[in-house]
Amino acid sequence: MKLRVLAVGTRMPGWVAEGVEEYRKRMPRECSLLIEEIPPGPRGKNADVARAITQEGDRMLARLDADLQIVALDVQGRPWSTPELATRLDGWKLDGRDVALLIGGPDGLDPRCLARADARWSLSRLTLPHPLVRVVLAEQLYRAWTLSIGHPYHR
Ligand SMILES: C[S@@+](CC[C@H](N)C(=O)[O-])C[C@H]1O[C@@H](n2cnc3c(N)ncnc32)[C@H](O)[C@@H]1O
Repeated sequence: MKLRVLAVGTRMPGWVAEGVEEYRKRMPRECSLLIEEIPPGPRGKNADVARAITQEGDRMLARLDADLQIVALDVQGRPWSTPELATRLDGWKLDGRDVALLIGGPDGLDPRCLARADARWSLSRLTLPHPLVRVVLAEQLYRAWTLSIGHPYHR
């Protein structure tokens, strides 16, 4: 099973790339974590934000194969505790399909991506910057895996 993080944004600052890599490399082969960057739509003076979100959505949807479990990272979603995430991780492993975890860009996820998701997960009631969401997500997936195997990292 692969955990595919589909995240809008390229050229992340070094601390983001290093933070994600720190946890990505700790994941086992049978539960590998992949980061797939989605180029952002054009923004700037006179840019049409709705159009940028639609372009990002088109790019994200093009990567969502039919045989996937899809989780949208969404402030308005359901909060999952780390033990709940570990239970879900066990369920995903049993199911065997790859899991896509969707992170929107500065203006959020395209509504079509939210509609495709099997679950919406809120990390907190705070709106977090999307680069930071990558790091928190990677750490929580690693933490959930350590919990599911009884590794002392989680205590
Ligand atoms: C800067 S936020 C976008 C804010 C936008 N107003 C919205 O409501 O989605 C960028 C992305 O980070 C993720 N995100 C930010 N805060 C989050 C949170 N507390 N829980 C889950 N995902 C979050 C979401 O995927 C969001 O699309």
